[in-house]
Amino acid sequence: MRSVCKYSAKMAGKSSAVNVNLLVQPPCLSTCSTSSHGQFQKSSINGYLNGKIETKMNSNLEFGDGSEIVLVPEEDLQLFDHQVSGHGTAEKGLLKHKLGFILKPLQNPPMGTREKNFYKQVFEKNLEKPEYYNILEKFLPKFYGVAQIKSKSNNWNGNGSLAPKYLVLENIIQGFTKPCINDIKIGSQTWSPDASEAKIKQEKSKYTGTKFSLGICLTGMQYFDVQKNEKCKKSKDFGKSLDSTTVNEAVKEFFNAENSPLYRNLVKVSYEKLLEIEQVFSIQNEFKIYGSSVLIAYDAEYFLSPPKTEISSEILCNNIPLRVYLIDFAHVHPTEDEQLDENYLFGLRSLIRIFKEILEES
Ligand SMILES: O=P(O)(O)O[C@@H]1[C@@H](OP(=O)(O)O)[C@H](OP(=O)(O)O)[C@H](O)[C@H](OP(=O)(O)O)[C@H]1OP(=O)(O)O
Ligand SMILES: Nc1ncnc2c1ncn2[C@@H]1O[C@H](COP(=O)(O)OP(=O)(O)O)[C@@H](O)[C@H]1O
Repeated sequence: MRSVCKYSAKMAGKSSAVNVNLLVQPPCLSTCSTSSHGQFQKSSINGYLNGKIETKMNSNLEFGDGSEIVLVPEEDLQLFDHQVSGHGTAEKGLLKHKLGFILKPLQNPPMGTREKNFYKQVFEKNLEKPEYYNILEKFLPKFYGVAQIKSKSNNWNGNGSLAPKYLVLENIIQGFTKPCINDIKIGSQTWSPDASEAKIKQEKSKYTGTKFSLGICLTGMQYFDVQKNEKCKKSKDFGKSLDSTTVNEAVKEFFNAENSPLYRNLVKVSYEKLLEIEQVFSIQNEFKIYGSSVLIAYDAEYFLSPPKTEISSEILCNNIPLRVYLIDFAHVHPTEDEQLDENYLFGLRSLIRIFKEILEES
């Protein structure tokens, strides 16, 4: 029997207050899963690395329907210190809930509404949905609804609607001890069709070495250099300095290619996951997605406790501590011309080609 943990909170006071009661099973911390009594217990789903690295995230999570608001006490939150790109990377960026959820600030309409609606659409339980939603669901962080922070400083009892809202998402790097993260924005057009001239001009002026020739932008990455045993962070400026002659090396650097031949396993599995994502975009003509990223994350612990024996490709794919996810849906629009999302496909296929080229190097 699947257990569901009830995370509920009530807004104090006023009749206008929203009572919330979201049914979720919290994402597990480290290597645990819930037992049938809802208690955390040690999990048996670790990979082959002596049970040290969590390679899979909990797959049987429940989530709300996205229409409710969870009130989260401020003391349950801390800054999420593995945000490599995006808005407000300092104190206004992503937060991490003590149970493992990520809280991403909901942008003002229309961006925030578009992003929330896209998550709802993908995770909506609707039997009529096309098959490719099954793949999409696998590649998006799970969506648990919207949260507001209950704090002493916000005017909570007076007017809760003024408190900033957050999307509650699955943490893509959950369980990783040395998280390496690469945010790769997909598509030459990174702006919405209704963007202002100024926004278009500004977007066109950034990442010019890769955005137009390849349809990708490396907007930020962090990794552990396993030789030096130190964390390296690359800013947007690094991504902006790249072009088609240097971008492959940047990807290899992220995977510690100079330091260990094992990097090829990470590249291979990433490549296979990207091909799976491509299947969706070579079929779907429902929406067009601008300025969204592929987030590639792995645990550098992998290099420190490598597999002891040669393993099959399938076992490797299922057990390697590597995750490929799609994030950032502030610029998703319904397709009006019934055509494929060629802008997205162009960038995605360039990325796939880069991984293939790296794999084909001797
Ligand atoms: O420059 P801004 O103020 O337009 O900020 C950009 C954001 O635009 P917005 O503020 O939402 O209109 C922009 O957000 P959108 O993707 O347009 O939602 C990006 O965050 C962009 O960063 P990068 O291109 O990924 O490096 C942000 O660009 P950077 O200036 O941080 O490079
Ligand atoms: N679900 C998630 N789990 C872990 N990290 C995330 C998640 N979503 C976003 N991030 C981190 O936050 C960064 C910015 O996220 P993004 O959705 O692109 O925000 P923005 O809309 O501000 O551009 C990403 O580069 C990544 O480092």
